[in-house]
Amino acid sequence: MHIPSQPALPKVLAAEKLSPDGLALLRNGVDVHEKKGLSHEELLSVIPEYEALLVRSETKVTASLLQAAKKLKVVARAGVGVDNIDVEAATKLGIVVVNSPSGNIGAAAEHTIALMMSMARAIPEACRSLKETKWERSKFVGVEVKGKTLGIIGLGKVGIIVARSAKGLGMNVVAVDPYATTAVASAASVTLIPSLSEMLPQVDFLTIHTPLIASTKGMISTAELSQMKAGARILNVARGGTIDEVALLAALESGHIAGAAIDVFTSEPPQENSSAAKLISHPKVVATPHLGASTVEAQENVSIDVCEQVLQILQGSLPRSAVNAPLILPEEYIKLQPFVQLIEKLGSLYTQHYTSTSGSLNRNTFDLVYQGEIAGLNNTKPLFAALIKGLTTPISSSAGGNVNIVNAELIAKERGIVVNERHSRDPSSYPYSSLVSLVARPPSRASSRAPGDSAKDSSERHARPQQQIISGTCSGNQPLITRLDRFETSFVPEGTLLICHNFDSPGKIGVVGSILGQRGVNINFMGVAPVSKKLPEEEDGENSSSANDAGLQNEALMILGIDRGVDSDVIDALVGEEGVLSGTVVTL
Ligand SMILES: NC(=O)c1ccc[n+]([C@@H]2O[C@H](COP(=O)([O-])OP(=O)(O)OC[C@H]3O[C@@H](n4cnc5c(N)ncnc54)[C@H](O)[C@@H]3O)[C@@H](O)[C@H]2O)c1
Ligand SMILES: O=C(O)[C@H](O)COP(=O)(O)O
Repeated sequence: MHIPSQPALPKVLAAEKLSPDGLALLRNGVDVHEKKGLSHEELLSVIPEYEALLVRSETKVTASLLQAAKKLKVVARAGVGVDNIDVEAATKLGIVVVNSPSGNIGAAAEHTIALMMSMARAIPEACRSLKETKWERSKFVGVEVKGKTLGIIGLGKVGIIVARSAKGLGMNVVAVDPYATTAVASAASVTLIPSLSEMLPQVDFLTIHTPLIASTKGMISTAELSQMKAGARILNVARGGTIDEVALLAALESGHIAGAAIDVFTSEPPQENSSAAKLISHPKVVATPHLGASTVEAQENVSIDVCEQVLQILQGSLPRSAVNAPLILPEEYIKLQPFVQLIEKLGSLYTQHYTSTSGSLNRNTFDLVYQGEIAGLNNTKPLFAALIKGLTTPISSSAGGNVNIVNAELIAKERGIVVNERHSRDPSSYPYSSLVSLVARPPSRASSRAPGDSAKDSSERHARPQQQIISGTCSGNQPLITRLDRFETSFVPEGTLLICHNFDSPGKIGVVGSILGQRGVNINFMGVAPVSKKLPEEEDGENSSSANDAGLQNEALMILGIDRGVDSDVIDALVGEEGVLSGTVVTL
């Protein structure tokens, strides 16, 4: 007995330690491989087989790793910071990067408070001394935090929790964050200070909660440390590199800064003799090995958060926290989904019907016109991406297959495709509630002429460019093409279609049917499309041709669903018949 083989499950590589709660979700339908501690070379060799990569902060997801990945759809960061991922390279390759923006913020804030208290009361040193069987009570006299001023740089998700906790400990809290609002700050009883140089002299404790970006790299260095009160203390549970480690070492040595509590370093794990290693071994420093997010609860949160998103992406939906994709709400996406399919078909039909197999589009400037209800949509990014995917897939094995909401704009730019999206609320979509039209603009006369090619004859100069337009709608969730070129039609864009342009005279159907029959091609369905009474772009004038034009009245399209692709000799045979003007085969 022949047992049909099961389709292979998508493979996910968990390259770091992730809580099993999320991985269990994935195991339902995905082949999960847990391989921790792989070297970069080992990662390079295994990555081509994976559709998703799960990491924390240790794995360096470089451009070369992403390029080596042949099937990768998503890199999921089980945490907040994505500075270990080359997001730009991922975007270019159409790989979605997701993270868990708030799964570990409580843990990071609690760790900050724990470090602050440990530093204030010298708890790690006292503990070590005691374990060495010493009883050194007078050596470990600490300071209280109550009544002291805490300065926060970065009043974001972690910063605000730290602020509230510090208020609970009786501290005065001030903060610098150029993007925070006074409403958010005052709700947490925090005073926003306009600049760092105004805040630094006021604080007894300083804590950093910004990402590591150009404006925050080395933002606390010698000059800033010297503006702080003598005896102030400093914390970093955000990112190594926001504090200049060499400058901090010097300030600790001089005694100007009384102590530091550091969870994150410029090199992790710190290289021998590096500034990070020197800080860690300094007696005035309380240090932890990037443990801010290391609680059972936070690890469960981030693991579940990103694993759910990986599943969503592998199932073709949009994730909730994509770092490099425009945000779109799930309910909005459900509404858009049929139109995403329709517009991809419009693009693919356009390229196959109008463009030769030259590998490029004959026209590259398009109007994408939304009419009726669909015109009310604000976020049409997925529709734009679907169009670029549809237009490019038939002419490029590499580009089209990878086009998605993440890289569509980039790919359009690279291929010189310009799309003007137009929303029209007029009732001209009637009888459809929503109508989408793809109109290719003819090249401008100047640009269509080759350099030095000035001697066009007058008939060519006055020839009107051919109308290139395809319209469609969704009936329920089913895409439907309602217009192709000058012809009014109604067919489902699916399977292999033969599109014949002919004079609308008796006998044409029989002729086409018998030529296909002779070659063993079965016809699944057939429809005749007459010339339309009104064309959506007529008002533009320039590229319009109307049904009133003499000679067009008796032309029609014949659209046949066939059970296989046909060679060019079949098209030649059809066009050789009287009254058949042209034929194209498209696969949708
Ligand atoms: N140690 C850990 O394990 C751990 C855990 C979680 C988060 N983190 C890190 O903590 C940091 C904060 O995380 P978050 O979730 O609160 O991020 P967030 O994006 O919510 O907040 C960052 C804040 O920094 C502010 N900011 C940006 N540039 C600034 C500047 N030049 N000066 C002042 N403020 C500036 C932003 O306006 C924002 O409010 C990140 O670097 C994150 O990676 C570390
Ligand atoms: O950015 C983060 O989420 C934290 O730095 C935590 O990193 P981790 O997941 O490697 O602990």
